[in-house]
Amino acid sequence: MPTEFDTFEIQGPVLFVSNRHRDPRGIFAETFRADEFRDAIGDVDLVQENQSISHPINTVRGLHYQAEPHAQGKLMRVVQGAVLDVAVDIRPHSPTFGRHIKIELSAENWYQLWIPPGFAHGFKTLRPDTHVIYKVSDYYSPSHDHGVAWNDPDLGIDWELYGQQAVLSDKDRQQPRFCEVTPLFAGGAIPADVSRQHGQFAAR
Ligand SMILES: Cc1cn([C@H]2C[C@H](O)[C@@H](COP(=O)(O)OP(=O)(O)O[C@H]3O[C@H](C)C(=O)[C@H](O)[C@H]3O)O2)c(=O)[nH]c1=O
Repeated sequence: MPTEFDTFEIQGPVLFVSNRHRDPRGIFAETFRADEFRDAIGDVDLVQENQSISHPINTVRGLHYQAEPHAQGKLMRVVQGAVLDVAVDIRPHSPTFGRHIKIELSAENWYQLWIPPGFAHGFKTLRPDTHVIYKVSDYYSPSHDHGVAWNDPDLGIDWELYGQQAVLSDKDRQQPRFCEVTPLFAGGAIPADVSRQHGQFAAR
């Protein structure tokens, strides 16, 4: 498990760096230990692990979050290739509401990024055939799975595309603007009872 960790100016996310043991065969690292994770993050159970493989460079997945009561914390790492990982603070009462962190996670740097519940998350691949593996603190719940437009100008995220096209899912091409969903956050935790009609959010 990582032996060092660092925090960001936005309270919540934590960067872990695995302690690597090198020898002529290669590298060994403990990439996760529940005791060290608990010491750094607190009493959080990681109940599901996901893997996504993105073939094209400039694949953008996000920005996604699960609504309460199934909001997910995510422990992200890249085992092949590299991503620009982005987490947007959508905690209604946070002083950094709407602001984001951005960091490169790669098979080379062995970084792991903990993103607590209350963030919309996404990444852009920096290499072809990038493999991302991540543990989450609640199970996938399709009815609580929501998104925000990755390129919403109000969020001001520089995805460093330099004029190239992002490769997106149909779902991510039509995510709502941040301003469309923020009124739903204003009342506190992200409501679970929103439904998306034609790309718009309307409380049921
Ligand atoms: C997230 C998830 C998805 N699925 C199914 C649903 C679809 O049939 C298929 C692809 O799902 P989606 O297009 O939502 O996958 P991504 O675009 O990679 O979304 C994920 O990537 C961004 C970066 C995130 O932060 C979230 O973890 C997650 O939303 O996998 C599951 O069966 N279980 C799951 O936990």
